[in-house]
Amino acid sequence: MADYVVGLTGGVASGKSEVTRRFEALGITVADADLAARDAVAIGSAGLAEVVAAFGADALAPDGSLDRPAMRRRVFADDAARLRLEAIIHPRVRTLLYATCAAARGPYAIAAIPLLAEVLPASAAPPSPSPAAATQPPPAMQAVSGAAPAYSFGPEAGAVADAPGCAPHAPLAAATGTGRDAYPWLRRVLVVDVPVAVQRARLLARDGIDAALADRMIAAQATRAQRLAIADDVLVNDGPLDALDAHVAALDARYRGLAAANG
Ligand SMILES: CC(C)(COP(=O)(O)OP(=O)(O)OC[C@H]1O[C@@H](n2cnc3c(N)ncnc32)[C@H](O)[C@@H]1O)[C@@H](O)C(=O)NCCC(=O)NCCS
Ligand SMILES: Nc1ncnc2c1ncn2[C@@H]1O[C@H](COP(=O)(O)OP(=O)(O)OP(=O)(O)O)[C@@H](O)[C@H]1O
Repeated sequence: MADYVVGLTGGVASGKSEVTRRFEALGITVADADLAARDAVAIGSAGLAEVVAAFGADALAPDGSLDRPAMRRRVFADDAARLRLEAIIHPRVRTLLYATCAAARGPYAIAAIPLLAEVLPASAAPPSPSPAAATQPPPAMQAVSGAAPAYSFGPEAGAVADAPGCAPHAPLAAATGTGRDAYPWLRRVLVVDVPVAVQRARLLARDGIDAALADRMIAAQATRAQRLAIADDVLVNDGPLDALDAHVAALDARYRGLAAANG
């Protein structure tokens, strides 16, 4: 196991992939939940068979793969369908992410998890043995530069090591519950943060979907405030893309130091 794993989250189209690509370029292993979610329903998988059992054969494209655009339209128009799909995919994603981080070499690893701040309604949530997220301390942000920093860092290494909810070697079996609770092995959370209007514009431009679907996707996710509430570090990604390299380099240096001190 990479001894130090940072969870990275952010709203849809906030720029998580742009950020993780830059960490990867610095030699850091990134376990990506969106990719794991694809693996979980690959052709021939038990996950895809469960999806067909739950949603019918018209969930499939002509080549037998999951019809992703159709499923996107379907689950973001129907909360019950979305929860049903998540119930099939999320446990598999957690297992795949843990395996990737367990195999990672390097000073630390990143697990990119879009829904890390999402907490299911109690009626839909599996039982959770750990109140970790509820007892997380507030993030106590500390700006590192300027009046409007592009990123801010949380507490220093000593304070981080013993923070409630940081249990890097907790058994995978303990990983139930939802949201941050489901990932007790994350040592720290980095939030990629942008205003909703920026998110929406990027989502429309990248995916070519209609505005109503974009709005439903954003509405189905945690709010910006809910994400910031679980953040140890925040990278504000509302500037130009070429500003990201320096921000990621600063965070990478920070995480290498924290991993060396706390690994
Ligand atoms: C609905 C699906 C088939 C659409 O696939 P598509 O290729 O169009 O989108 P992709 O998987 O690349 O997701 C794009 C983004 O949508 C958002 N998103 C995806 N699923 C969800 C969800 N259940 N709730 C809220 N937002 C979501 C995330 O920000 C994600 O990064 C797919 O997103 C899916 O299987 N979702 C359920 C699994 C899931 O929750 N994945 C998110 C990470 S575990
Ligand atoms: N700082 C930026 N300036 C301009 N465009 C950006 C910036 N950051 C990201 N983008 C663009 O916005 C779009 C969304 O970014 P990206 O795909 O990285 O988001 P994401 O959070 O990974 O999305 P998803 O939630 O769908 O997985 C992409 O087209 C990306 O190139």
